[in-house]
Amino acid sequence: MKSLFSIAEIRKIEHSLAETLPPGTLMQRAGEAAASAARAMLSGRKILLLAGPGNNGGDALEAAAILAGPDTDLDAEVTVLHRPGSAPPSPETQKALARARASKAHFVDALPLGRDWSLIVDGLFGIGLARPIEGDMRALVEAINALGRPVLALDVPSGLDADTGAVIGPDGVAIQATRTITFIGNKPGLHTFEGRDYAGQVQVAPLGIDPGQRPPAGARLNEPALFARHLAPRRHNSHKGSFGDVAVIGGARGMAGAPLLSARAALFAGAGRVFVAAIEPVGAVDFVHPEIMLRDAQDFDSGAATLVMGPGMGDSVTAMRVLFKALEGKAALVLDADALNLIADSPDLQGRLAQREAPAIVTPHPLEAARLLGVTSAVVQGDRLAAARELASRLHAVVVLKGSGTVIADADGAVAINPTGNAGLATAGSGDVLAGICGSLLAQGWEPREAALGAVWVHGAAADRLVAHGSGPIGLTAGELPAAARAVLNALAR
Ligand SMILES: NC(=O)C1=CN([C@@H]2O[C@H](COP(=O)(O)OP(=O)(O)OC[C@H]3O[C@@H](n4cnc5c(N)ncnc54)[C@H](O)[C@@H]3O)[C@@H](O)[C@H]2O)[C@@H](O)CC1
Ligand SMILES: [K+]
Repeated sequence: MKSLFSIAEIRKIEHSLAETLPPGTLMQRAGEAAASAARAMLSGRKILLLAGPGNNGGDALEAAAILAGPDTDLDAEVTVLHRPGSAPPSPETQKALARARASKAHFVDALPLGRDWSLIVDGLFGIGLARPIEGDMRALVEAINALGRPVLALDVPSGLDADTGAVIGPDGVAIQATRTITFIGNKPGLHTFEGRDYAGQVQVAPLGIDPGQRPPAGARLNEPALFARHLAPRRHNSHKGSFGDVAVIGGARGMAGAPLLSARAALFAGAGRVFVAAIEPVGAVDFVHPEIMLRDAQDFDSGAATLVMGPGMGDSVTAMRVLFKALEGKAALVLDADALNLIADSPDLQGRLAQREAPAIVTPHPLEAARLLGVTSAVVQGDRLAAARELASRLHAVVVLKGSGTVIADADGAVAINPTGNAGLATAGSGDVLAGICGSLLAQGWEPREAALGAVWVHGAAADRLVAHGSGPIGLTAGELPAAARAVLNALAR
């Protein structure tokens, strides 16, 4: 299981380990792990280590002591920029400082001129950063980022909140890392919101701690193991009725594309039969995918179909009426886009959704989530995990909070962050495709939480596959996603 530990959870683990391990052990191990990660990244001879006032700085000093120590076979010039604080450092950091001072590392007080560093190691701040980086430190972070050299961040890129993935601000700065080696356990903030951009590739150094020794984490990374039980090979003796019906309800005037994209995605993700029930008639047939059956939402009997509501649905009286009817009924629901905005405007509809027994997945982007919660999107983005958890508990639904590092939360408080996907998904219609895949997996009998995890993973992996083949991120179109998602699903099923 790919656990994600909050800062509070990591601190707890540290405290319980401190009772059994000799003092300084964890910092020594962190320094060793950092030194080998630095060696693996190094192409050249000049290493600059930044050591801040706390134990994160201690890790960097330990690494410097190893890289420039008497036992090293590394032919490199090691420079340490040490920025002590006003308070005395911890005993283990003092020891690390003494070891680094006794090594061949060259200590400096200010960033030396020149930009030819082969590698910069960021040990300014870790999980102890308590306020925005300001003054001299801010100038240092900006200068390091401006150098554009490879950066290895220790534990967390300095300036980033390891819980939320937000740069600690307002108007904060953070180190832009190429790679982050994070200690004891992985952390949510490295994988969502701004985290993916600042942390780069993330590597976990458990510091010799057996995963079994750690208490369960409050969050995890999404991975196929979380939904793979639904990917059993299909039986030969199956028919279209075996794979469920999906009806996409949406398509106000001028918005016919949204439900069609959703319906295509549902089809390519394996639903048996797919309908579009349009608010405004979209025509008699989808000539690209004649398999999709086009109906009029006003008099459509959805039977036992899973309903995907919202793509291009608008806020007309008809839209409101079909939404109301769906919330009254027993169908499994995926609620997206305009359906979410209508629900956000109506406490009555919110109450009805929360009280339903049938499965529901809601797929807001941050602004839609903000409207549903009655806050700003900055508040949602400031703590995406908390926002998704809160919404899931209020609406009694599985919540898919979209954005870099999509967060999937259910009403029981379980939360996962999705690692697949890329900036190519920031394109019109990509959310419609995601909603269609969610509906398709629900219709095929997946449990709601697993349908959401599976859909988000596959949707992101489809975009990654398109990028790997040169069809993005620039110019990736939502219409290309369904076929790529099909390929991903079949590869997983094999
Ligand atoms: N405690 C442990 O057992 C271990 C800790 N480790 C390292 O220790 C780190 C946590 O250490 P700390 O708790 O000392 O915290 P940090 O090293 O992250 O930073 C805290 C220090 O920075 C100062 N500070 C906080 N915000 C500031 C700001 N905006 N501007 C200027 N100064 C600021 C604080 O006064 C304190 O001196 C982890 O991220 C990890 O790298 C590792 O060595 C593994 C073991
Ligand atoms: K750091």
